Amino acid sequence: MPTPIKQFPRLVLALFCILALALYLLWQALLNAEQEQARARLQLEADALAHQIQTRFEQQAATLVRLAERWPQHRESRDLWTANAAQLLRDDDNLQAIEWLDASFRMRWIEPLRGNEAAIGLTYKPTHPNYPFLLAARDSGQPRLSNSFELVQGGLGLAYYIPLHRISGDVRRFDGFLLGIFRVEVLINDLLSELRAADRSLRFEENGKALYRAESDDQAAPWSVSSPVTLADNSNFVLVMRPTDQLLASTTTQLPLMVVISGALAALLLCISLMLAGRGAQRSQQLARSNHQLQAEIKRRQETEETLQHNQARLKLIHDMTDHSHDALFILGLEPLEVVYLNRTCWQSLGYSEAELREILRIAPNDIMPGAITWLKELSSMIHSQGDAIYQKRVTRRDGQTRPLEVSVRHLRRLGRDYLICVGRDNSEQLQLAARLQQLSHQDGLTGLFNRRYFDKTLISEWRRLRREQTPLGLLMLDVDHFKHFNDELGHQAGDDALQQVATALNSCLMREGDCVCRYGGEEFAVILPGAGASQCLQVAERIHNAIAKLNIRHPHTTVEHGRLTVSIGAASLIPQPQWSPHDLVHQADTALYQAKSGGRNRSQLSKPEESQPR
Ligand SMILES: Nc1nc2c(ncn2[C@@H]2O[C@H](COP(=O)(O)OP(=O)(O)OP(=O)(O)O)[C@@H](O)[C@H]2O)c(=O)[nH]1
Repeated sequence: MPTPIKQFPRLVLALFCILALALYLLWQALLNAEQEQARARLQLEADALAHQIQTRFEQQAATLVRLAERWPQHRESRDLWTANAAQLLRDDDNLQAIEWLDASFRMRWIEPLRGNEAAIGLTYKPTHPNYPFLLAARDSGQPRLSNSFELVQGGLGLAYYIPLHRISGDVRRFDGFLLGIFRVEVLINDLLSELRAADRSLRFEENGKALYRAESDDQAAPWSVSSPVTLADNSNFVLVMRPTDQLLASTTTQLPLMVVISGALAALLLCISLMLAGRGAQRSQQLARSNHQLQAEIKRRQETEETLQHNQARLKLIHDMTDHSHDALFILGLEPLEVVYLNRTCWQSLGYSEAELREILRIAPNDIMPGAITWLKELSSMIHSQGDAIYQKRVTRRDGQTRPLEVSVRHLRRLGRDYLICVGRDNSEQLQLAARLQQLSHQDGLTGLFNRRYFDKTLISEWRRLRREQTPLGLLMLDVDHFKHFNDELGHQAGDDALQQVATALNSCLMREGDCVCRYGGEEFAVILPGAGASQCLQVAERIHNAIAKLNIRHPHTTVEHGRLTVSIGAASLIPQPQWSPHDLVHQADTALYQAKSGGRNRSQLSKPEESQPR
């Protein structure tokens, strides 16, 4: 929805239109007032002129009436009447003729006769247009003026009928009419001669028909005024006046135009002022809005700054906490590879300052972590797997010591860049513990030799390895002779001690790397000899017999030879074949051991050739 300020130009435009309309109406009202004033003035003039026409006609009619009043004398002396009539005709140009009608309405006398001869003897019939006027004049005894009619001589005429009476004794006799014929044009010209003016158009009408026109070509006004004219009781005449431009110009003023122009200028100034005020208001509103936005922006920035400070404080706290962490935390940015962050533990644990460590990592990372360059390439590929990984690495301290480092790596993508979050931990203790556990899980508790589980695993792995190399795998199965009697006679603890001494002796007999002695179970031992053929197996067995003999452990049982503890050994050697298994080797050595026992004990027995075949 538009604001009132935005609608302001439309409101001002609407106001201007209203003012323009009001000015137009005012202008029209003023023009109408002027026109009414001009009309009233013209009406006054028309009324005055009509009155003057009537007065002038009455004056002329009065001369005829006075002539008619002398009818008794004139009736007797026609010459005198003729002379008086002629005099009257000379005085009044508008009189065409003076006539006498007798009581029977017959034309009896005309002055001047010349030109009017045709009228002598004319009798007015009831059908004559002027007949009603004759009757009216006769019956009323008052003069009457006829309507206009065509004169024999041409033009229009008016007949003024004055009834004539004569007193004869006591009798008043009607002797007809003194008839004055007026030429309309001359009569009206004469009547209007003093009043004609260039600035008026005149028309003298009889029953709507123009008898006389004095009209100017300059007739701008569409209106006219009329005033009735009554001549000798004939009220069929009307004087019509129409103003000319000149008259209108004289009666109208520039006031309406001036008022309109002044008003228009005032309205224009008012609207311009309002528009300027509106603009000002709009600008101040915009300014207020801008200020408001600015305030909001300032507030937002303050909030952002506070958040930033808060985040910085948190970041510093996190920084401090990570610096005090036992774990080394470092963040790598990829493409290009760069160290984004190192916590204090990283460089302190290695004996460097942060700048020194960064410089070494930049130019020779392998000096810190062997194989670091290859490892970093491997890490870079982690962005495709998107997975986490844990690596076991070693790092070299400034003093040259190397320490194990377990590095947990997580890939993150932020702001269009890949990062690796790496947490490193010196896990030497765990490694040692694991190694110890591993060792314990493979060690026999009594003798410290490898146990049966280790034997099984090692025999299988060596079997597979030597099968690939097609190299013989030798095995000695060894059992203490008459050990039951030993225990029975000397006690179980003495038996344990003897077993420990035997184990030590067995270990001392192994010369080659990869050879290992395991406690197979109870008083039985197994010696794995990778790469040893039959003769080599027997050599080792011989060394074992000698070593056991050197122990010189007294055996209490009477049937034992020399009264010393001895062992029997079964030896076997095979080049591993796909169709054989490690159990075949164990079985052969075991069988040979059984044979050694059967053969009298304290001896070695090599697996016989037929026993070298797989089962
Ligand atoms: N003290 C002790 N004795 C053990 C241990 N393991 C097995 N023995 C004993 O070893 C003896 C083995 O006896 P036998 O299997 O009958 O065999 P032998 O008496 O050695 O006779 P030959 O093997 O035929 O010579 C048993 O009496 C077991 O109790 C051990 O860890 N300590």
